Amino acid sequence: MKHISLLGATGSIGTQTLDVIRKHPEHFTLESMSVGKNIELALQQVHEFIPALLSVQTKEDYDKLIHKVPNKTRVVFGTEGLEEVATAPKSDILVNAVLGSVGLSPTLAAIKAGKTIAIANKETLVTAGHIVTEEARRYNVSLIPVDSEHSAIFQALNGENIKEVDRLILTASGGSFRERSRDELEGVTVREALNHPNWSMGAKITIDSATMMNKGLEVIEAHWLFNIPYEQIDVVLHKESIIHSMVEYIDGSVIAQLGTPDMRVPIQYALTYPKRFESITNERLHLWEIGLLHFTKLDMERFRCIKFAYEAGKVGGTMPTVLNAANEIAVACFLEGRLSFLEIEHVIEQALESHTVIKKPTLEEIIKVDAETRAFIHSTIK
Ligand SMILES: NC(=O)C1=CN([C@@H]2O[C@H](COP(=O)(O)OP(=O)(O)OC[C@H]3O[C@@H](n4cnc5c(N)ncnc54)[C@H](OP(=O)(O)O)[C@@H]3O)[C@@H](O)[C@H]2O)C=CC1
Ligand SMILES: CC(=O)[C@@H](O)[C@H](O)COP(=O)(O)O
Ligand SMILES: [Mn+2]
Repeated sequence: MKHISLLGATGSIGTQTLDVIRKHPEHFTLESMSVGKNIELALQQVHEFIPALLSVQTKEDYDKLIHKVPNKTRVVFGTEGLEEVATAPKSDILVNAVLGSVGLSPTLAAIKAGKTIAIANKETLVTAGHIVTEEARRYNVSLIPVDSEHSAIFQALNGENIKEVDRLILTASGGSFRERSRDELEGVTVREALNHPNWSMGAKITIDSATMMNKGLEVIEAHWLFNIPYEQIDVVLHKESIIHSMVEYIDGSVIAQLGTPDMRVPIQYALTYPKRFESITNERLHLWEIGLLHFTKLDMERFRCIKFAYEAGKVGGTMPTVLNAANEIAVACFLEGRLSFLEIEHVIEQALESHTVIKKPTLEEIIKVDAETRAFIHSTIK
């Protein structure tokens, strides 16, 4: 029986992780979980799974539910609450499915506690990839990818020699506006942007997908997870999201992982690795029903966020921290109707251009740059 800690239980990845736990009660049990603001769903989840520990976002949220949780569930809150959930003594594996760089401190706490981490929370790897991966090496902790592209690469690397890898090839759907020219992006609505062609996901990642910042963040995520230089990471547009990513080896062989677009598959693989269990979904890939798979060269002038991400990744230091923090705030403002779609990339570009990079930042420096960048974006939007 694996005891699971879950950060972000009420989100898209969080609820799908609970589906996987539900499917295999003889193998998995929920030990601890965190939520943000969705107290109603959190209460349903704790009454179903009775975890030993629940963390909510604030003291106010704590007051709202403390008298409604089962006796066996202890309730905590805030950043320390996230860290407690991530390091719950009985847990074997942490699923980090929280949104944004708030996931950094519990990730580092879990590493120090020696927990295996199934990582969906890409912002943590983007903002502080060098620290997270150095700490993981120091404490001999495995970071198992959940993100569909990285899970695909992880599977395509299985049993191979990393030194024989020529390129990682990430596939990109192109997002909600893939059929539109740059001029046609003027005035697009939040509702249109939230309409992803292939995946049902949380709001922030769906917007990231539309700007293609998601793929940019994933390039940086791949760099850190697989220790591969940016020059050897490519992106190809693949509108069906059936090939989840590929690895090309020095002999020209390309190994791809395919499947229907369902995040419960990579989530489950991260929990069962190196084994495979029967899937929660009965849906199988019938290629004859799909017929054609399409691939298109990426245009970095059409999707400028991906260019920013490559540049920030190559400069390194605090540049990816700025990229991530600027993007988190810009997307939140777009979702609130305070910024237009094209302004997202504009304010990110301004933040990157005005930043003086710190080459090998400490954790404290990363936290400071993250906060300063958020304030910078807010000040430009006012
Ligand atoms: N959705 C997907 O298919 C995929 C997602 N990912 C990555 O996984 C992560 C989660 O994405 P997704 O599930 O879509 O996001 P959602 O927005 O659906 O869920 C986010 C979760 O984090 C919680 N949360 C948000 N902010 C805070 C905070 N400040 N403090 C504590 N908890 C917080 C939310 O709580 P609440 O709702 O209660 O407020 C919710 O449980 C992201 O990093 C994303 O890039 C990667 C690949 C695919
Ligand atoms: C499901 C998943 O992993 C997402 O990151 C997905 O890949 C988004 O799709 P695109 O960014 O390719 O549109
Ligand atoms: Mn992905």
